Amino acid sequence: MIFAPLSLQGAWRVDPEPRGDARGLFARIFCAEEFGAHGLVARWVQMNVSLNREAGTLRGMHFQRPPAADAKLVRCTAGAILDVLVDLRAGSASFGAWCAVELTPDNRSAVYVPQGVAHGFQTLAPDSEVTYCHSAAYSPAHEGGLRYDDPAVGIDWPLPVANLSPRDQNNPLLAELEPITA
Ligand SMILES: Cc1cn([C@H]2C[C@H](O)[C@@H](COP(=O)(O)OP(=O)(O)O[C@H]3O[C@@H](C)C(=O)[C@@H](O)[C@H]3O)O2)c(=O)[nH]c1=O
Repeated sequence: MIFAPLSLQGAWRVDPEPRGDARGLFARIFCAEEFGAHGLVARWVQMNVSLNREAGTLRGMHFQRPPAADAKLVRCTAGAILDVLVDLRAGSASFGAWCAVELTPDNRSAVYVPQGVAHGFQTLAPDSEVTYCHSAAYSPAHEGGLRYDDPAVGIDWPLPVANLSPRDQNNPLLAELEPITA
């Protein structure tokens, strides 16, 4: 696998190194030893999938607070998404900054989201399916959200925003959030 650091410290793009043959290809998409060697969480306790019918659908920006803070490993298994991260870690040099990676079934890339970083995505095609692993169990008591359109963050969403959940319409702004401490 190829690990490429993203602009937010501790966030990575993880690409497979496919081996092709007459049947198609084979590639490793997770390896506890390689993730551990890069200092990444290598133990997943939950795996989720979401299907999004329309292009432009936006889910985010979501995170969990300690002691349920979770790292995520995100892949797009149908359609296409722009996967987006916002740094919410107290004292981080990139606090409040965002970065994004386009994920598709064809590029087979994954995004590693570290603890303390909010995550969301917008679908770029209809019927986009997102599959992701979590390092901590879902804990509604520790869930947090950040407004997808906070001007102080300035995420450049590529399509008109569609299908926001009621929760995501009402998430707080960065200035209203308590930064996340480990
Ligand atoms: C995330 C989650 C939700 N749920 C429930 C709560 C609710 O009734 C229903 C849908 O939940 P939500 O509206 O929060 O789903 P969604 O907006 O897709 O939330 C997800 O968004 C992306 C961007 C992430 O990063 C994920 O961690 C997660 O927060 O499923 C679970 O039972 N387990 C879970 O792990």
